[in-house]
Amino acid sequence: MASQNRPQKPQVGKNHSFWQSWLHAWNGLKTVVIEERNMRTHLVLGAVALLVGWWCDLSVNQWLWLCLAIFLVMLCEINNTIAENICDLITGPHYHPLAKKVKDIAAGAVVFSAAFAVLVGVILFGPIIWHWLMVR
Ligand SMILES: Nc1ncnc2c1ncn2[C@@H]1O[C@H](COP(=O)(O)OP(=O)(O)OP(=O)(O)O)[C@@H](O)[C@H]1O
Repeated sequence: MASQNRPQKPQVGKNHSFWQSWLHAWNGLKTVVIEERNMRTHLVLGAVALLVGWWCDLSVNQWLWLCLAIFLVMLCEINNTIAENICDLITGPHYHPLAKKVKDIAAGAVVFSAAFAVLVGVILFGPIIWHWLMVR
């Protein structure tokens, strides 16, 4: 019983099982969603794009492009969060030109992937929505 009252030692070593690795990875994803407003925005926009895709009855290939675009934006946002946290860990509250460089480049990657997503959205949905507007 005494061992139950002992405070848990924070883990710094390797994971002992696949389940433990998965749990930490899941916690990491939850952290990005909870802490990053931009990630929540990407999630909402991604869900809207999926709904519009369903409404437009996309082909398998079109679904693949749409999913690629959504996943790329989220992947870049996750990497952006990693870069921000590593910079904050190293610099603390202090300004450092390299931290600025890293954070700005990581943010640039998000914008780049978002531009790809917009392009995919225009190519996939543009003609369908245009046709829908014309026949009404
Ligand atoms: N330690 C630092 N040294 C230099 N510049 C910094 C530092 N911390 C932040 N910045 C600058 O402030 C910007 C915002 O940094 P912050 O870590 O607050 O990101 P954020 O507001 O979460 O950004 P995003 O909207 O990309 O998620 C960075 O892109 C960078 O230009």
